[in-house]
Amino acid sequence: MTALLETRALNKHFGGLHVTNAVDLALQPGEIHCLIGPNGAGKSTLFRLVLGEHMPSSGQILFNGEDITRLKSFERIDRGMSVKFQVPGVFKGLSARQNLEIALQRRRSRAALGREIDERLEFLGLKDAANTLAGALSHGQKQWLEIGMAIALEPKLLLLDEPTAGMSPEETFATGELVLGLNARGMTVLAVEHDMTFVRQVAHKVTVLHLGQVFAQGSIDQIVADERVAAIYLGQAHA
Ligand SMILES: Nc1ncnc2c1ncn2[C@@H]1O[C@H](COP(=O)(O)OP(=O)(O)OP(=O)(O)O)[C@@H](O)[C@H]1O
Repeated sequence: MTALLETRALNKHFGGLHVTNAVDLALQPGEIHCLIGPNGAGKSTLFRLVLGEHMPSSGQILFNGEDITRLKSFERIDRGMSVKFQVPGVFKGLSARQNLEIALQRRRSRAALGREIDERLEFLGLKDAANTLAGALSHGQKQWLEIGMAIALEPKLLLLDEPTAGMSPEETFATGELVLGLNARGMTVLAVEHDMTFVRQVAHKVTVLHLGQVFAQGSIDQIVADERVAAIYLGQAHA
């Protein structure tokens, strides 16, 4: 099967700093893949390379078999990538419903829009908060609305940058359920995440980055049992 996303010998240097080092990564269609690693391992940089926010020093990125290494971010989005960053991208002065309306309106006829938004609010766990201003939503609800905006164009691949940062255990669990729900609808997910409870809940496959390189790869059970992985996390608060 053709991988949905593949990086081949991907390298990124910032001056003398080799931040992404010969990274080979492959995500099969329908996979939830979590990217973990200690602070400074190069997770965000790899994410930005995939998105086209950084250009690699060398190597290739393929999406659905197409070489997208030199494409701009918007061209990658056109091909079916979407991203939810940690920084809020919702319109705070508009309600949850209005935010989704903006994200969806280009895709739907007027008549179908209301029904679609109701369905999405329900799916996102925001039914009771439909008319609440986005700025007044709880932290978790804001993040779910962000995910709702990111999936408006029905991407093939959703990139999530630490989706559970700052969340309570209950919110983290609900976010995991949401991601599993998206995956059940056919979406492939790549998530940078520190929270191992979340990783255990959702990940089909885990890649550990360390010093810019793929350090280990496997199921969550294989990763947790790997003493080398435990060793690189020693001294890190979020191990
Ligand atoms: N634009 C840049 N210019 C120079 N160095 C950079 C740049 N972006 C990242 N780095 C360096 O690259 C290394 C990896 O950073 P990166 O943010 O990718 O790690 P990370 O694994 O996402 O870390 P964290 O878990 O703390 O977010 C760090 O040493 C960082 O200082």
